Amino acid sequence: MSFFGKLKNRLFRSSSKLEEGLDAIVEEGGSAEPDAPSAPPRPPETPPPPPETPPERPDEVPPGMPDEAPEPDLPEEAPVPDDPVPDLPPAEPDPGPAAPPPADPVPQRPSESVPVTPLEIPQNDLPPAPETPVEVPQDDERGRRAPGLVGRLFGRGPAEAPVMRRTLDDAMIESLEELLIAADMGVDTALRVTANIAEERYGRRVSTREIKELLSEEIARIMEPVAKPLPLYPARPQVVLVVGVNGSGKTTTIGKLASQFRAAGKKVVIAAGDTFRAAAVEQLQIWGERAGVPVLTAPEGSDPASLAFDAMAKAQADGADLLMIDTAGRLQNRQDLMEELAKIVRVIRKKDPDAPHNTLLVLDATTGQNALSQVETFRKLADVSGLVMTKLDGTAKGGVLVALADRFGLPIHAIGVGEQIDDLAPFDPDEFAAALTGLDA
Ligand SMILES: Nc1nc2c(ncn2[C@@H]2O[C@H](COP(=O)(O)OP(=O)(O)OP(=O)(O)O)[C@@H](O)[C@H]2O)c(=O)[nH]1
Repeated sequence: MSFFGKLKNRLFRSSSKLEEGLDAIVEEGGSAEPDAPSAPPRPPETPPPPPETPPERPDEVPPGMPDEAPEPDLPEEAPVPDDPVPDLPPAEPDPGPAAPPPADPVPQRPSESVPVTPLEIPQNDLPPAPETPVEVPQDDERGRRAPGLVGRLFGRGPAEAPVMRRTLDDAMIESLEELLIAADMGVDTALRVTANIAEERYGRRVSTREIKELLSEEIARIMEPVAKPLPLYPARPQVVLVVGVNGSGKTTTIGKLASQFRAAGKKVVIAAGDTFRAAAVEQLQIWGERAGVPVLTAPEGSDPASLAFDAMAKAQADGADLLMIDTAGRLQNRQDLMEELAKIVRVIRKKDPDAPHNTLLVLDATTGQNALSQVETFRKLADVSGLVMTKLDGTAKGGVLVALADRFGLPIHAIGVGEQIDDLAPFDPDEFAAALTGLDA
């Protein structure tokens, strides 16, 4: 199955939620019409007013981070300071010559981009081309596949499904806003997207299919600028620091990326930097075996920075193309984590002043709006250069990716839609928008 097929199947919770919501909105105030082009635009009776009172923000970023089970091997938690400690990595890129300029966090010009080969769909996943022409089913006005022969025999032909259309008025705009907010798009993004859809169409009668297409276009437009593959640099090894809260999918993402890089002919080394959790190290070793990539470990409880230094030395000695460093995600003790990440960066810079070349923040889509506060927090802890969003297959909260793109503009390098080694793909805004809105690509 193609990756889009997988994405669409697996994003069903988000898309069906949006799809059903859109159907309901159009049906609620609309009426069935023969399948004809929508009525010509008529001038608005009143200009489209901005919403008088913006809807409440029920799903805005909740305070704090997700509850994480306290880890028994952790020391008593210290209070979390609001301000970073002085010796921490700056939120903004260093002004030094080796550091990336503020406008563009990329330290050097990438020599190539990852997903062209390593993250692309394997060709043998694609269905074989048909030898004889086949009848291609067309989508109906509601974005559903037209029935085949059997469907028509049972009287489910498109002619019998009248197209519902509804006038795009204030009430419909408000319902759309609420639907998008409920789909975790965030209040600001939902209001902007809806306003853009309503612009120039206010007062027109629109079908569900048209609304879906408009929504999909708007979402793709927001996502386009952030859809950037992981850049590759001439540096050897290119150091990729992977950060994120416990359970967000760091280990799995490292394993998937390592496997894809290796398949693309790159020599990869992994460092198991979460030395405080034996289980995390074991998981990474399993992924290393699957990917055929060496995993450097250190005794439980040892200094992650020292492991990172050793891993850097080994990767350099081995002529590795990539060194991927896993890190701990204990946000319960933010101060310790901050210092730990800062120390890792300090020591690897002794070997390469430009390292790390990428700092990937791995986010779990199922946390919904909480992902926004995780980005804010990790940007204070580390110089985050890009995002990977995991678990898009298990959530109705895929809309949060739109909010993230809209608010932070950080590159989204890849998305995870499953636990298998090939369930990671470059982020494609059009595919994502179509899958989210329930359209067929
Ligand atoms: N459904 C689904 N599950 C995923 C995806 N990515 C990771 N997971 C699962 O999420 C769980 C946590 O993933 P890990 O990779 O161990 O997360 P981590 O951030 O390394 O967690 P710690 O080791 O606790 O720091 C595992 O059960 C993974 O199989 C994904 O894209 N889809």
